[in-house]
Amino acid sequence: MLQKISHFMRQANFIDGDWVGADSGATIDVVNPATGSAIGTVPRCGEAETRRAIEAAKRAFHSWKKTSADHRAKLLRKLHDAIMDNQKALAELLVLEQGKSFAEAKGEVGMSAAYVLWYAEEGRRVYGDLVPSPWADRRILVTREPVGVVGAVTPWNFPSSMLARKLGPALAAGCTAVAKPASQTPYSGLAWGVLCEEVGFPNGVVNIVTGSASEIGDELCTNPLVRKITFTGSTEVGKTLIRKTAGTVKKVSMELGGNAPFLVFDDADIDRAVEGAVAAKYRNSGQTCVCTNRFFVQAGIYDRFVERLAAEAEKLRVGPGMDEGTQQGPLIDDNAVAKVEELIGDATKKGGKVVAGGARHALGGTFFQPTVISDATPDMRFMQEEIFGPVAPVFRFETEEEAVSLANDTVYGLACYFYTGDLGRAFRVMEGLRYGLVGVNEGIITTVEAPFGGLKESGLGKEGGHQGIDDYLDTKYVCIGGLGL
Ligand SMILES: NC(=O)c1ccc[n+]([C@@H]2O[C@H](COP(=O)([O-])OP(=O)(O)OC[C@H]3O[C@@H](n4cnc5c(N)ncnc54)[C@H](O)[C@@H]3O)[C@@H](O)[C@H]2O)c1
Ligand SMILES: O=C[C@H](O)CS(=O)(=O)O
Repeated sequence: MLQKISHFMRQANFIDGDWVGADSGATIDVVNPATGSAIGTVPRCGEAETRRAIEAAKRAFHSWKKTSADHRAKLLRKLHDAIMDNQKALAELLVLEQGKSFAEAKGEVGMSAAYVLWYAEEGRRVYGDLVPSPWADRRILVTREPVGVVGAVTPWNFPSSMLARKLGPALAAGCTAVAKPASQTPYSGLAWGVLCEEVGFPNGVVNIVTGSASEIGDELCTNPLVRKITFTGSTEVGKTLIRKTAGTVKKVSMELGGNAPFLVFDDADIDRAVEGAVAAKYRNSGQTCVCTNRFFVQAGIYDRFVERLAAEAEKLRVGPGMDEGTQQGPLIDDNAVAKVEELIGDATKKGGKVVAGGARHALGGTFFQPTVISDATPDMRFMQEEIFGPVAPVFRFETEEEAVSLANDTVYGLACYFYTGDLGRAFRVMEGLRYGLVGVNEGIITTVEAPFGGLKESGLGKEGGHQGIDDYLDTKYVCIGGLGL
């Protein structure tokens, strides 16, 4: 049945099948980034509530892990259908708390459903092995079993699909979960509690808690009942969580920060490169982990590319996410705007030229003009710092070797893109770039069928693809004797 946004906007936490407040009664305000006005509150839960959620997940795990993969797949397919039936309301809720355009929000909700459907089926293909035994009287089995209770922590920029990428494989594998959404965008996460409850997941299988990130995070990372932490967010916080899980040797999956290079060679199709550049830079107003952070353009095509990119950036429609035709919503908060302004200031001090945008938008608040900066140089902060905003610094290069070296000169290794018409160059560059995701003549490459995840300080593990369920499974070797064979 179609529901309205109010049906999903829960100002409570979902623990063991109940909707509850914080023990203290404390709450956190949730703000609409397009207007700065409060849209509601959520409980400010902490250690005690999180412990109860973990204990509920542990209780539920004992029976959930014994369900068949087919049974779990049936429930996940119902969840997929419920998400798609309510795509409009869920997208409206996402726009309200995160600010992105309605079109992008609908796309994110659709991607969330796609992850659920993908893992509904992947869960039925968790095969083991019957290994040829070296002993005539024994048989060797290798089985794969759900790891147990999973702690999931997600970011504000994709509050629905980042949770889907975790709950989908976790539930399909037979795990149970305690999820903490970002405080800026809690409602899209809590909506998963509404959906799972209505679809019929048993109490305790999915728990959603909001509140003190450090208190909730510490309990998730140190409670021995939690056997895996899956995190999407900044590299800095990811490192903190890895350190805190060491005490109980938990499995960890880390989807962390990025610093994506976008290389354009002289032999590229410039129309295709500009189209890909706009998509890879300005999606979610530049607030995605795979957004281009550094454009490297070969000297022969540099001026034309800069001119074309600037013209396209200036055409982008900036406005509130629900307004017809909006392509660029607000940045998430004032800190994000201040960071963007700092980086632009650093660049212009070092010789960069603002050729499009460069300032706060006339709409005020946290709206910012889509920006292009030419004459970028490696001494600028863009080179090493994730912008996470609608700013496109364009660096010039002469040779292929120089471009690959510049592109790899970062601690990050999540996504990269390059445009060329030369097949040999495509293979040389693809093999030379140290990144987990590579777009060749494409600027948008994320899909549920492919493994998403970074190298180096961009993370550990993969989400999506057939690989994405592996991190929720333990492998068990069984040697069977006494069979009288
Ligand atoms: N690799 C990916 O798939 C991916 C996807 C989206 C975002 N990101 C990255 O996330 C960052 C932006 O998101 P963000 O600002 O929400 O990141 P963040 O690291 O500040 O927060 C992410 C989540 O961690 C929580 N958190 C913060 N401190 C914590 C602590 N001490 N213990 C436990 N939890 C804690 C936050 O409340 C939030 O829920 C960017 O760096 C972006 O590149 C990566
Ligand atoms: O911000 C990071 C997300 O993973 C982006 S995507 O929608 O998965 O490409």
